[in-house]
Amino acid sequence: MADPRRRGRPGPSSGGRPPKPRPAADPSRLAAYDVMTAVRLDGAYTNLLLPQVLRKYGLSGRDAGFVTELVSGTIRRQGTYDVIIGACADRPVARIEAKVLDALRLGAHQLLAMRVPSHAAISTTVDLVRSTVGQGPAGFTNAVLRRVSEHPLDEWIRLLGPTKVHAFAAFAHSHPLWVVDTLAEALAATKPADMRVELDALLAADNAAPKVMLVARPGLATLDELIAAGGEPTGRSPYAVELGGGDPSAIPAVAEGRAGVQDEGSQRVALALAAAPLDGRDELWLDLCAGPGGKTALLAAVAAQRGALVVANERQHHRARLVADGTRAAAAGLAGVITGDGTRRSWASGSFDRVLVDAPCSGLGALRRRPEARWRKTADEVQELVPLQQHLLATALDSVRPGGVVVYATCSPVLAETRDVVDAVLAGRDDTTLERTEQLWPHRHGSDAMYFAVLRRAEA
Ligand SMILES: C[S@@+](CC[C@H](N)C(=O)[O-])C[C@H]1O[C@@H](n2cnc3c(N)ncnc32)[C@H](O)[C@@H]1O
Repeated sequence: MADPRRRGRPGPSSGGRPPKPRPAADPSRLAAYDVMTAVRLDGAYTNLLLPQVLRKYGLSGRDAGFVTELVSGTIRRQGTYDVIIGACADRPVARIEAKVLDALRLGAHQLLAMRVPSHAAISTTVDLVRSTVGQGPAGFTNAVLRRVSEHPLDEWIRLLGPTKVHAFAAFAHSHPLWVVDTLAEALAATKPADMRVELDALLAADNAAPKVMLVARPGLATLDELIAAGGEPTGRSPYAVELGGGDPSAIPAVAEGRAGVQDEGSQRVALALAAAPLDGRDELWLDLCAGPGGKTALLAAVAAQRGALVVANERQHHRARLVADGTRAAAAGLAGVITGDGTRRSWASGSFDRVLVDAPCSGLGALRRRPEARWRKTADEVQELVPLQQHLLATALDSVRPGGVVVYATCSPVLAETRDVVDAVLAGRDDTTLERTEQLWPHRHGSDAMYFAVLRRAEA
């Protein structure tokens, strides 16, 4: 197929013959548009839907890469684009038909953030709207995108940016204002040298597609094996490599479950549990919220090397099945997978030597992975999870033996579900000490913004 970036308007029709019918929109834009529609109407997840849509349109290689960037980038940055589109249209964005707005956002992303020549970005979007919505909206689209193309992105941001710091950051980096406020509060707690610079860097990191990270599960795969398959060691985790490109599942170690795709932050959480010093028995570990099982697989590989075993618990059946499947290569370190509510122990108090609580959370530390997530979450949802997080941590502490270690983790830096959960649970018990906490950040550590706290139950 022709490179979609180069596709422009068809040439003028020849002689006195009637004009040729305009070609339908090109498959790349149609594929991106399909994903946008399903994300808006059906609550679809971009990452899950994209592979299906790419298959439907027969797109692969560079075309698939183009569509992935077009749709993911557009959804991430739609907050910024809507303000610009509103400034270029003859009506407020809220009064633009949703189907047309989707196409305008796709056009704006090509004009302002991808290297698509303006004429191609505009004409292909106009074709898209003509073929999917109609002639009138196509004219409107043409007029709006011509105005959008008058300035580069940084100039639009300067022209339209509000004066208040967080409102400006929300517009410039396309995040809801409440998310900016919440992330800024968490960042401020780490006392950055220059808050404004750090906030900018954090929000910008949320808009960059994350690199694919692999883990070489110890005893099952080696770093060298993954380096030979094209991985670059990151130097931050002993088991991590970064994959420049290609399909990770085509790497034999990944296909066999001896290695896996896993963010470095997640690797560090699992390794923090395994690395905490322990006096006495060290035989049985618990992963209380295990699905889909990435950390269980790493823990089971480490446990097997030490003659210990991991029990994985997960409330949802289908996610418990994913744990069982994802740990097949590390079975020597796995005692079993339980499907159960982690707040209702089915084991005796003090059964385990180490316990991981990778709690269900807002996921605000992993926004770069899920393009639509920032637009779907609400501040209320964050608060609603707090009682469950506290309950799970309390169960974990009851499940660990005196002297044993609990790691409480979230893929969120939000204080309400990190520091405040730990503080609240510690305030209610006199048998636990907090040994250390760590907050990772995409702009500082290149990982998701994982938080973890290492707690120890006092010796009896
Ligand atoms: C952040 S995810 C865990 C990710 C996992 N540790 C990994 O690395 O692949 C949280 C998990 O907790 C599960 N969960 C939610 N409520 C739970 C509960 N009450 N008991 C046990 N698991 C629960 C969710 O279904 C979800 O799979």
